[in-house]
Amino acid sequence: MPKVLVSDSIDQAGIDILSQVAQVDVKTGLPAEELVKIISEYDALMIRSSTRVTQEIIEAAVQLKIIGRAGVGVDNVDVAAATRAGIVVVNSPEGNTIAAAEHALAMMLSISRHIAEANQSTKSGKWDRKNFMGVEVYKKTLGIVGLGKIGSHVAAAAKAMGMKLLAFDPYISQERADQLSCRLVDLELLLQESDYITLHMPKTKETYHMIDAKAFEMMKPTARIINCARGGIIDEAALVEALKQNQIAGAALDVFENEPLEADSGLRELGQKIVLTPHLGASTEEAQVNVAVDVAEQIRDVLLGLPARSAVNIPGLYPDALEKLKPYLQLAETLGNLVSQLAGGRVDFLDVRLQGELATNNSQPVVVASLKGLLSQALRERVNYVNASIEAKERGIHVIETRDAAANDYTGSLHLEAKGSLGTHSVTGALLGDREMRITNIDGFPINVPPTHHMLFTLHRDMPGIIGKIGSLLGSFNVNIASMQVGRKIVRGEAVMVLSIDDPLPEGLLNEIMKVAGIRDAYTVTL
Ligand SMILES: NC(=O)c1ccc[n+]([C@@H]2O[C@H](COP(=O)([O-])OP(=O)(O)OC[C@H]3O[C@@H](n4cnc5c(N)ncnc54)[C@H](O)[C@@H]3O)[C@@H](O)[C@H]2O)c1
Ligand SMILES: O=C(O)[C@H](O)COP(=O)(O)O
Repeated sequence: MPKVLVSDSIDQAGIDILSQVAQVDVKTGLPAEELVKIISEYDALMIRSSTRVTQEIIEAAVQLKIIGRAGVGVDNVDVAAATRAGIVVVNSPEGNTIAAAEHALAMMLSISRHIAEANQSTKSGKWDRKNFMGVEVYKKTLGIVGLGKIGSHVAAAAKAMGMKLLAFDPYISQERADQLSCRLVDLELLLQESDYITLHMPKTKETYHMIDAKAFEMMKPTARIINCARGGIIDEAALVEALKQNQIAGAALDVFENEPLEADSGLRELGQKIVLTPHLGASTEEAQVNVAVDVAEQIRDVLLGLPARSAVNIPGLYPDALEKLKPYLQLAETLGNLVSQLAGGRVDFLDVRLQGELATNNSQPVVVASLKGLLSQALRERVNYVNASIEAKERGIHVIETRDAAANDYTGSLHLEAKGSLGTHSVTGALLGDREMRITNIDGFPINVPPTHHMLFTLHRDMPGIIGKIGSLLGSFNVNIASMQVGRKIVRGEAVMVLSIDDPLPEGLLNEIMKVAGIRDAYTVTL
């Protein structure tokens, strides 16, 4: 019988499902050293957000086939290491949506009416009606940052409470915002006009510290901010200052940059101006049953040799088909991710061209993988092989699929062209041998480079000296170049330069590159 380790507290409904097919050991609160020692015995691991599944644990997990996250965020799992080890990672993208949205609404009302402090005061024997004067949310403006699943539910409920709605989400269509009665605006306007600001986007390199001292300066002194998304989106030190200086009126936080929140955090010292809860967004009976059942069913299926329906890293295909397509799926995800970073904003059309052997086989999953890659900048772990097409449709992305079976230089290749709010970009890729990925064209310029973690692309005039200038500029910022290639169509015309660099580009360097004479555009991407 297979063995499943449940290392965080999971609803019994999930344990019951697993017990039908496996021996289930529930061991919560294990120190990391202990987990590393015992994980080799297990075929499956079921967790929430408390267990950190590191590369060390994955390397020790020699039998592990699946990691099930009973919830949405897999930021506590080294998904790349799991993928390399062939371990399926599944989650429950929607099981706790309502719980998290209702928690945000509860936090908004709580900070408006001082529920938490008034409760504490009354329970301590007082009858203080003077110190807890509140404000109404009716007719106030709510700014929603991130209009996805949770943001949309918050919008519908807030509308019913008579609030005016603003939204900022660079990846959402006007059509979707209109459906939700939200006025789509830029972040600055949202910060300036909102009485309440609620955050519902993932933590990404774009959203990390998105709400910082500058953002607080733009807000009304009566503004209140709610974060039930992820710690790190708000700069906590800046928030403490903004509340101390009465730059804004209040905050309600469920998530923190470091969890558990440090005992001496300044956030604990702000009295009535702040409401804090210990990451309780998903903690409802209903959500915990939903996520436990959703994930336990997937673990059961994978242990029985069936596909998982919400795999974060591997599509829901039967093993034989999967084995053949896997390298192309990785290629498609990488190209999708790359073209979305080149596009740099909302994408309205994605043209997927399948060439060579990809055009003849059942390559629908390759289209889905391209969409998964495209949406991964916006949705992170929320997007998977099951929901990528639906998410794309909901976001108003029109997908055009074309097939050309005629062979070119490669057995199979994939071309993606993204048309969006900031222009059109295209990438082509192929496999060298059976597995090695190559980017073979960028924006119409032929190249031949493997995708790497950090890359820099420039579009420039093909003229003497320009490559040297870029090289020296990177050197002066201590950026190490691993490889470099130039592609051009005609001599002394336009050209692209593709550099693989060892580290992310330091802040400000992209601006310096743009200033070099002859450079028309420059992009930095992380794959
Ligand atoms: N507190 C909790 O216990 C709890 C529970 C569930 C989910 N969450 C968190 O809530 C957040 C939202 O979850 P969801 O299920 O609604 O996700 P979702 O993927 O459905 O929606 C996220 C939205 O954020 C948008 N977005 C991405 N980058 C953005 C940016 N730079 N600026 C503005 N918007 C951006 C996306 O386009 C998308 O519409 C996630 O961070 C998730 O981890 C927290
Ligand atoms: O990502 C999630 O699903 C939420 O943050 C909930 O986390 P939890 O399962 O640890 O409550």
